[in-house]
Amino acid sequence: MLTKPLEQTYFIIDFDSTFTKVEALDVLGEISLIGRPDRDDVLDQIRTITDRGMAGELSLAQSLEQRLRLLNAHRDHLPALIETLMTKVSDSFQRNRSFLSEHADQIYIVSSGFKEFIVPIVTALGVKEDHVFANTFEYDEKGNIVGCDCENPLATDGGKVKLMRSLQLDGDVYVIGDGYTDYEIRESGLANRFYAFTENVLRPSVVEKADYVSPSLDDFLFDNKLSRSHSYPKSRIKVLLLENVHPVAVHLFEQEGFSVEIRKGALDEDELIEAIRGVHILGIRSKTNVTQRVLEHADRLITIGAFCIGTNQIDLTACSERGIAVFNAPYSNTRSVVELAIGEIIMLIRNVVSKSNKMHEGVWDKSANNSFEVRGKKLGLIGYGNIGTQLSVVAEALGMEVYFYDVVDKLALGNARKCRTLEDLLAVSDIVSLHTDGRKDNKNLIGAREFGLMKEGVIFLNLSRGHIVDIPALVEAIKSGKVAGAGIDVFPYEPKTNSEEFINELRGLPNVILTPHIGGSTEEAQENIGTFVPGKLLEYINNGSTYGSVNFPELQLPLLKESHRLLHIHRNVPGILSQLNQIFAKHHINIKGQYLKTDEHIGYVITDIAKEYDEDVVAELRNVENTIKFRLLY
Ligand SMILES: NC(=O)c1ccc[n+]([C@@H]2O[C@H](COP(=O)([O-])OP(=O)(O)OC[C@H]3O[C@@H](n4cnc5c(N)ncnc54)[C@H](O)[C@@H]3O)[C@@H](O)[C@H]2O)c1
Ligand SMILES: O=C(O)CC[C@@H](O)C(=O)O
Repeated sequence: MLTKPLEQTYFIIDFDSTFTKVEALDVLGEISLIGRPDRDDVLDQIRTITDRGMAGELSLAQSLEQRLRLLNAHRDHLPALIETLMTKVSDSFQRNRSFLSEHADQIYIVSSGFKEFIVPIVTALGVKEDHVFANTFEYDEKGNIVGCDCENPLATDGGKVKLMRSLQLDGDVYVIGDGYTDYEIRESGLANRFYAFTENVLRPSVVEKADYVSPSLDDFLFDNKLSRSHSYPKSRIKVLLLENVHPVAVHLFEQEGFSVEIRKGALDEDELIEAIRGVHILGIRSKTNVTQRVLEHADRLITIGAFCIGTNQIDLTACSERGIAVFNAPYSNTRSVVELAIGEIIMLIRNVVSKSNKMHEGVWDKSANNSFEVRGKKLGLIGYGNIGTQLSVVAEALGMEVYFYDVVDKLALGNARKCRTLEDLLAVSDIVSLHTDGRKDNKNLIGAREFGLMKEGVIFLNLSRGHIVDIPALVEAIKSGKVAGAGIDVFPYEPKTNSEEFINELRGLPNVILTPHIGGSTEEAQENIGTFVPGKLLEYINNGSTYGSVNFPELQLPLLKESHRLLHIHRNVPGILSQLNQIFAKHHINIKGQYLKTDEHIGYVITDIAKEYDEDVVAELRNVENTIKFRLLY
């Protein structure tokens, strides 16, 4: 928080690696040394000198003089330098250009860089030209850069301190920069606070001296309650990704500026309770159970991404009650499951697994006994959703007759035939493949009775969820010969990590393909999921859209433009919308757009309002009875 009124507070901002992402003289070297065979070596030398200067190991005069000599630059290189620097303005400065222009009277750029390139960049973002204090180049008669104006205090050691002394600013002075010379202003007593700016570079020796660390300008503005583009600094949004989620997801969150923690395996309940504190976004796959107890400790959780299809591992009702929106990837891995199912059906009906195992033992068993084509065989699909329907189409293309049973009345694709009951399907199928969702009611959907109703020598596949099949009953059916071959990818208990042993009664049985829940584990599917789920989570975090959520009323919202967006999640009881609108009316707030969607349990109201608003409104909205969660987007 500011300690003096805003008009009496001055912001002293460094240029290189703070206002811009780069050191300008390094970039100038990349331009001026083009064509030189030793370019990379010289650039390395320049960077080393820059770093040593920044860390306080070299005097400024030494650092400037050594770098300018190595640069071999010319006046004609400057337009290209400015053009490049224009694209290298730090992201958080770009985002908060309105802060720079609105408070131009209080903002000063103090740099030991050069005005020739600093002025065009910073004035383009609203800083006043006469508030830029920096060096100027000296040229020879041919326009070569040969040095700098030595009379300028900023070309000398302790130059920033001398310059600040001459400015005689009357008020509080906050310095934002990444280098030791920025800290020196604070050390000299000419600044009240030094903020080490670490968005582009983190120098431990500087951070150690800082009063505060600002990972971005958003953080600085947030901490001082100043006008800003984001309601909450992105670097403070914590993402926890479990179960080896694809690296593309990590990259997408990091690119957004979030702090990401990754863990390879799943966590058990107690471990997750420990890890979930302070986390805003949780990413899991099928093996992490997000229970009511876990959610009770999730003090900051806004949203959960299931980087898979199934969401049965998440207590969705408890999530809704806490205003936590859950998203999954309903389509990204469906094709991979279908391809594995088709492959397994062919392998099993040809008895390939047993034959292959024997070959490894040296047994040559060439015979056609119990080997069949899939063409003309009856494939029975239990569950005709995204996977069931795709499998239906591909299986028909191989000449199979497809039958399906679903609890919901589904349209048959191609020539597939709908069965009225599960029993009808079991009686007719040569191959039974399970593709229902993992709802609790489906526990042991297939047990001894159902195996009893299947044809002798049936092929059985489960690539859906482990608890849907009674494993002892399946073992018995395999041993008795009722099931001639089985492909099982999912199990009631699955190891949490690759180092845990897989223990199951199905091990060692003949003509059984066991796979470690990899139906959806292809490079393509995982990359698709790794892109799709963060897309949904970011839309929700940044824009409030819930389209595709599995537990929230779905709303696809327009982009936020020139407004603030208020997101109000409440228990679905009568009268909430009217209470919210009464608060807006009381404070004369101009509503630019409003959206409401409810489901059985919760209501979700989005209100876009004009940027100027009375802060009391937020407190009043939060206090409306039955409010579950409230967020404000800038
Ligand atoms: N092995 C893997 O790696 C892997 C990969 C992706 C999906 N899955 C699992 O595959 C299953 C199917 O996925 P999907 O995307 O097709 O799901 P989906 O939700 O699109 O389809 C499931 C279908 O099952 C039906 N259903 C539910 N209970 C039923 C019952 N008792 N009897 C008959 N029909 C029933 C539903 O009405 C729905 O049509 C899910 O359990 C999913 O978690 C596994
Ligand atoms: O990758 C996983 O852990 C689960 C894959 C699959 O079962 C799903 O639900 O999409």
